[in-house]
Parts: sequence; structure tokens; C-alpha cells
Amino acid sequence: MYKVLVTDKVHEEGLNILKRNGFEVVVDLDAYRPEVLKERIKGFDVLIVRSRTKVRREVIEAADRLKVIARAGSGLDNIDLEAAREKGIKVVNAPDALKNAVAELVIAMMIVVARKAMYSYRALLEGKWEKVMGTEIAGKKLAVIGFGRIGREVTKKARELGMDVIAYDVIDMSDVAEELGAKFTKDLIEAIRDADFVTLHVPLTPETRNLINKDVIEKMKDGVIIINAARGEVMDYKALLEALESGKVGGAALDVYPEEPPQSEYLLKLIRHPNVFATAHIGAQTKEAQRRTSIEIAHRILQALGIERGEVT
Ligand SMILES: O=C(O)[C@H](O)COP(=O)(O)O
Repeated sequence: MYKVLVTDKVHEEGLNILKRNGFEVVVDLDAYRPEVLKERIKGFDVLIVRSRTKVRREVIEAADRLKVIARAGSGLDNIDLEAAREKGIKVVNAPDALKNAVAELVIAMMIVVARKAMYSYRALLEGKWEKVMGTEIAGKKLAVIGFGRIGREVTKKARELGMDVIAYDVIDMSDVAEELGAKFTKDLIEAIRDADFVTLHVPLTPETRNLINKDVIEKMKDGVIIINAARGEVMDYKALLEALESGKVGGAALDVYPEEPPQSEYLLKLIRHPNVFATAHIGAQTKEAQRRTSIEIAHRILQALGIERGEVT
């Protein structure tokens, strides 16, 4: 019988699929801490995590039976893929299940910041009636940085709302962009240069760490609005704070941070900035996405173990 350890909140529907297949499923939400996980992992064949659990080399090396690490979500930056590969442990994720949830949040964030709605709301809480003046998103130019599943979903929705989209990626995807009525470039600066809105959708890798740095921000249009629902580390938030303070950046919406929850002084300053709308990594936090993710991940686990047919990517 396969034993599964779940260290983050995962929808029960996917876990029930595993149980129906004879798996023993143990949910231990305290085991996400690396020092606990190192011990707890022993005896388990499958580990299911979200972004909170960091599956580092020490954990992987301490595992004695582990065959599959399942990321109930998309980003794999919290898993040491190299260490897993070395031990022959398969890593699976569910990149399709949450793209709509993230894309909807990104569209909402663009509108909230463009309309300065967060400012009006904060003022209202203080008893002030602030009829702030905003801008519309229709007819504006959006740069989508990273043209994977989420970037493409954002593009689709932004086009429906009348935005002009330019997509950037390192892989040529001009055909897909054309189908969605967007332009495509492999040149980051070309993508951001004239954009009114910039939204980030790259995975966190050594190549994308700090991708949106001070130099890149300087090349953006004055008053640009930046959205980050990808990973905090892909952008230099100290540079963003400076750019917000100087007025170079007109506003920002952030769902992710280099430390979660954010505690450093500059991050707290950033999320308290009047032109910032910030949320707590809720991109994939919808009932629909969590349900779909758990089901997708259950099937990928069954496939990885050869119980069900299908390709494991
Ligand atoms: O990469 C992801 O799947 C998203 O960022 C969501 O992360 P979470 O599952 O930790 O909420």
C-alpha cells in the first residue's frame, strides 16, 4: 500500500481519488517545516505540497521510500528538482488547473490599481470620502512577461476587455500570440517599453530571478502599472519601492513576495504604499482551482506510479 504525506492544504476530492485507489493518506500541516519534514518523510512513498513547503535537498536525501513529489499547483521553485532527479524521484504538478484563477485575479488587480480603488477603500475605512480619478484598461497596452499557460490566459481575457497585448517569452510563440490577437517579442525591453501595464508570468528559475530589475523599470513608460502574481523573486522590490516613491511607477499590484509572509521593513513599506494593492499569494485560492488541482495531481500521481495510463510531464 502506498503512503502519502500531505503537508499543505489540498482539496479533499483529489485525496479521495487516492484513497479509493487504496492509498493511505496522512495530512500533517505541521510537517511543512524543513526540520520536521526531514524526519516525517520517512516511510512515505508520495509527498504532496503547495508553495509553503520547501522540499530541499536535505529532505529529499532523508527520504527512504519516496517515489513521487506532487506539487498541488504550478510553480516548482520550492522543490529541489536536481536532488529529486538524482534519487530517481518523480516530480509532478498541475499547471493547467489554476490558470483561470490566476488570470482572473490579474485582471481584477489591473482594474483595482487603474481605478485607484484600493486608495478609495483605505480612505473610506478612515471615514474619508475620496472620489479618486482613475483610468480605464480598454485601449491600453499590456505587456505579458512569460507566455506560458497563465500568460496566455491573461492575454485572452485582456484582449476580450479591449487591451492591446504584447507578449514576451524566451521561446518563440508568435503563432500562439497571433491566434490570441497579440504581438510577440523575445526582447524584454521591446515588450515593456510602451506598455501601460506590465504583468509577470515567468516561473522562478536562475534565469528569471530579478528579471524585472532597476534597469528594466527605468526603461518602462512613466506611470506604468505593474502586476506580479508570479513569484516575488522575479522582481527587485526595493527598486519597485523606489520607483513608486519617485512616481516612475504609477501603481502596482502584488500577490507574491520574496518572503511569505512579508516581514522585512522594505516589503512592509511597499505593501503599505498608497498606490499598491497587495494580497497574500491568493492567485490559485479559488474553490474551483483547488478542486481541479487536487484531481489533476491525484491522476498525475497514479500515472507516475504506473497505476493509471497517461503521460507524466
Ligand atoms: O505556483 C502556484 O501553484 C501558485 O503560485 C499557487 O501557490 P499555492 O498553491 O502555494 O497557493
